[in-house]
Amino acid sequence: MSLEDQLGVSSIPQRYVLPPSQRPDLHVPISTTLPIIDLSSLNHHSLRPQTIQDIRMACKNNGFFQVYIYIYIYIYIHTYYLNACTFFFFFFWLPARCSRHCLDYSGLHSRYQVKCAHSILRNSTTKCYIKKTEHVYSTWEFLFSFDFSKAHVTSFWIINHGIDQSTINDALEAAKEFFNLPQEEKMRLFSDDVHKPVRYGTSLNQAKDEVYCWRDFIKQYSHPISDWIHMWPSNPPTYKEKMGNYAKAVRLLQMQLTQIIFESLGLNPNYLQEEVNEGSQVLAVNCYPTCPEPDLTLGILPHSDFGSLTILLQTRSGLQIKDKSDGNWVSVPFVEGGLVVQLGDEMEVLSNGQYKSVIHRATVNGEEKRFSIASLHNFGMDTKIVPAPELVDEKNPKAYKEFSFRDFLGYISRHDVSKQRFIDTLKMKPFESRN
Ligand SMILES: O=C(O)CCC(=O)C(=O)O
Ligand SMILES: [Fe+2]
Repeated sequence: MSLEDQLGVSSIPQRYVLPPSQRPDLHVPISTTLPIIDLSSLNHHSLRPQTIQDIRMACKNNGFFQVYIYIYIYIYIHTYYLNACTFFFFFFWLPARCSRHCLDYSGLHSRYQVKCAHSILRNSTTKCYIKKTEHVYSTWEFLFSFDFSKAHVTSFWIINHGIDQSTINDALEAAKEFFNLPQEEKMRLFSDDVHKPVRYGTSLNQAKDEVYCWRDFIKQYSHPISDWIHMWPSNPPTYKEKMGNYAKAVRLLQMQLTQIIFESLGLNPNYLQEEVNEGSQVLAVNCYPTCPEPDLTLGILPHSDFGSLTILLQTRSGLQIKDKSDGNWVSVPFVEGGLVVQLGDEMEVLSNGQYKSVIHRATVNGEEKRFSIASLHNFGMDTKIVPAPELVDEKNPKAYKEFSFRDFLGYISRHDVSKQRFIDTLKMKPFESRN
């Protein structure tokens, strides 16, 4: 059975109705403190340490951040032409204008612009990073209409950074086409065996869930891609190519992010290099159909992802995360072109609890189908993950038992993960860690 069977119903079947204590609040506040990390600044010698520090704070506080595709505008300015007008523009006018256009990120954004302004004033040749969101276009338009002759802009060019928008669009299109197929076609890939490398299903774990989630999904192993791609859907005919291109691109991004996160922990960026290279990747392609009673059910129940990192692409808002400071849910704002990065259980264990995996859930809505593609990255199937010895000492004793991806699969095939998270079974009691 899948959610397609429920299309057109005016109330949700009892099987999907959550007990009142687990029902979502669809009006929780939108997070205004979600860090935005500019990955392009990693390549900038003077900005790199600050970016690593920003990632460290993001991981410590939330286990969660968003990365954006940036447009770089390189502006050449002859410093001797900098005058009061340019100073006013970079320090006051631009930050103020950005704040007005981007309410959720106002603080970050103006700080960010000020940082740009600083480096422009310091160097005669510099980069100005502009976020590619709706408000940026207006900022950008402004940059064009600004009389640069006063600042002697001699040249600029634009480069897209990160995963190409067309790769992202293609992957989402392939997902939509797959879920639009006749039910019999999709059911060929149906399985409730969590060990199957490619499987179509509904809810979280159909065989175990007492209450079903309002979600259909296809999960597919994706790395090394040549080992698995022949098992992916052959229909729609372009699925393998489009989803495959996205899988490869997102994996490269994950490798870069993993290195940065290790560095932010004070570890060598190449820590566990072999395990990272040989690690597995699972794409969870999710479809949340429109729901007549979204306040009674959830697309995915609260959980943390098992792996090291998850990179999430989504077509509209719906993701909520639990704020660790007060235990309240907050809604993750949707930004076109943005990718959400979440830390998983493996990273919590590896960091010996310095970083925590993020608890999240997906809500559904009555207006429009929502799609998401979660790229879940794990170390190898049988690689035993332990807290990094460098992060264990007298003051911070080993806090987790070792485990592997295979151990996790064994756990979810036997347990309802909404009742107890796998990571909670790994936490060591103080006397255990002394042994
Ligand atoms: O669709 C979402 O927003 C979340 C998906 C998710 O958490 C998952 O696939 O593990
Ligand atoms: Fe998840």
